[in-house]
Amino acid sequence: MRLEGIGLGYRYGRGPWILRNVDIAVEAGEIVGLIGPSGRGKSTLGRLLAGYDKPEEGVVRLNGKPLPAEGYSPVQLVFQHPEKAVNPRMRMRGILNEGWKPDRAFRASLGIADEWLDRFPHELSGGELQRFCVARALGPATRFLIADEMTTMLDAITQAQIWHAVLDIARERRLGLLVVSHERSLVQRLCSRVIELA
Ligand SMILES: Nc1ncnc2c1ncn2[C@@H]1O[C@H](COP(=O)(O)OP(=O)(O)OP(=O)(O)O)[C@@H](O)[C@H]1O
Repeated sequence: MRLEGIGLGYRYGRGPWILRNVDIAVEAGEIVGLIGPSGRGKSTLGRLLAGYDKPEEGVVRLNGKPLPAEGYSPVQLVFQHPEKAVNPRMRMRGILNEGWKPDRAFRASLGIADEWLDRFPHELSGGELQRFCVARALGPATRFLIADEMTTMLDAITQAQIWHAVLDIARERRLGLLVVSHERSLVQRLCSRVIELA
């Protein structure tokens, strides 16, 4: 299985081109880093690959086909700010079960405590909330995970716990990971290949 962007071009409205002629591919089981200076378009590229936005030029292909237009997406995106990724009026149990139903063992692997399930998002810390967003993105139908500064805001221990769990799951299920980060050291530690948006 292969996720690829071919000849991607994107700009916001009539603004300047953010990305042009970008080719990128991630294979199943591969952990690839994406680094580059701030504002270069890393998050934009992640959003295109996850199908959140449509490229103005080029195409995104999953095994040679367009991403499915509806239903649970096999390409999941987790970004830096979990509070922007959840419905503030839903309790965590409902948020977690939006795409699939992680069982207790799965929740425990990501350090999600049972007593958090009945809380609202604002009643959790950023790290606690991000654990839910990661769990939600790792349903059985997920083939690729795009982790866009997924643990940047978190302390070192939480960062390590989340990555430990994600890497275990990725290995077990041969997921492809695209790790978007400012932190060159994190990318070098996790990834077998690094793409630099210069
Ligand atoms: N919704 C938007 N409307 C207009 N311009 C945008 C929008 N989102 C991003 N941009 C611009 O697109 C460019 C690329 O942004 P993007 O967030 O993809 O970069 P990045 O490489 O991920 O940056 P960072 O490392 O700082 O997160 C930036 O110049 C940004 O200002």
